[in-house]
Amino acid sequence: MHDGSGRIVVQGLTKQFGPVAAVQNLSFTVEPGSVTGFLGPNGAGKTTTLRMLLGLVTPTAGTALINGSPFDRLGNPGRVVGAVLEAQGFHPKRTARNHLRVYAAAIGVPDARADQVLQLVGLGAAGDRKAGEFSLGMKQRLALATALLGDPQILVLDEPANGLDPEGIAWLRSFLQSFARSGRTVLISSHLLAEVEQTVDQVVIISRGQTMFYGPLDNLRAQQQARVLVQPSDAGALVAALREQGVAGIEQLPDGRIAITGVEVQQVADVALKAGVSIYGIEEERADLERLFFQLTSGQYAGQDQYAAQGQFPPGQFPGQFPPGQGQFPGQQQGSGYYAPPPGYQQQGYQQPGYQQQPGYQQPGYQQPGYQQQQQQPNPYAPPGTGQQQPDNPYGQQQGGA
Ligand SMILES: Nc1ncnc2c1ncn2[C@@H]1O[C@H](COP(=O)(O)OP(=O)(O)OP(=O)(O)O)[C@@H](O)[C@H]1O
Repeated sequence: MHDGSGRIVVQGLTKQFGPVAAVQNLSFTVEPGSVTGFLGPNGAGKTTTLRMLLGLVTPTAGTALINGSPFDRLGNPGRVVGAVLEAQGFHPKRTARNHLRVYAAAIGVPDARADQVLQLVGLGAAGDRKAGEFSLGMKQRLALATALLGDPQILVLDEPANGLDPEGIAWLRSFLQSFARSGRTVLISSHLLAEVEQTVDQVVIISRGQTMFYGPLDNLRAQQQARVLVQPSDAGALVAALREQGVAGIEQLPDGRIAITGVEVQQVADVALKAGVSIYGIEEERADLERLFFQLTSGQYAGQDQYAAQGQFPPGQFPGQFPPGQGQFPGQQQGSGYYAPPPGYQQQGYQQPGYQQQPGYQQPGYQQPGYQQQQQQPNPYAPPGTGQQQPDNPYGQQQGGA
């Protein structure tokens, strides 16, 4: 049986598929009352981890526990954890309501629950429509409705925003936050930080099956180091003068400017003035969260040697559990009180090749093919006359807003 805590505890989780190390020594805890984002680029090992959590894949090593138990020892798991790994697999000819009734019977909940969960996910008016006619976003909602049938304490959703239009994403955000605020647990995966940034409280960022950061999103935000970008008349002289003052973290940019971290604009200007160096331009630049996320995960497709050479984290250095409430990077000294950016963050600069081209970064999930089509049709699940979808939300008051 389980302890009813609503906690997910992953400890030393590892999965090897032949030569592929899909997940390597992953450890994190998801607490009730929060939404945790499980983030990483394609192929990072997110789905494999969730599949191990849900008893669909056997770990090579380590444990993944829900309420203190492996999934297969939860008793009636549908009543404890609602999960969506893929918004597929609906019988195309079956109506949404009948689909839900089949699953309701399987986990022992009354038929009437089907209509309740349809309302919850904003599909109240689409219960008689066949699932095969649903758009991608509607399928996501139907999959979520299925996960909610057992009124679970924990939700585990793999890429739930995939296929949702902006309104749908805003609704999902509100729904998941309300669900969590009611004391329940939410774990959602995404390959785009921007897509879930406003939804999650805590993040687990993985790359190549390894933890790169684990902790509150606010702690990750606090890692965003500002740099001063300066265009001097004599770069060499300014760099020498800065070094004399003990300033480290100096980088020459390809455009001729110098980037300096850990200093104020005024400090750089004063040093330049003293050294007799003219300044043609100076500004403070703050790295955004998405760039930091990209920095953390950009080793994904590098070869092993190159990866290590870039000062990223070689396998096995992740120290395991972090103290509650503290976000840390693997390899970081605990208790130092100083949360440094990961090795390589400053040195690699902001000019990562491929950064601009990162697929989907600028318009995460908003250009799904199904979205355009759906816009041309009347909204099948809006209350009459409003044109707006207002599903019931029993978990809180935050409806439909963003
Ligand atoms: N059944 C399997 N057999 C062999 N390799 C697998 C299997 N499942 C996953 N992998 C490999 O494990 C690695 C992690 O895959 P996984 O699907 O867990 O990543 P992901 O982070 O969910 O990616 P995406 O965002 O693209 O869904 C990949 O290299 C993948 O090819």
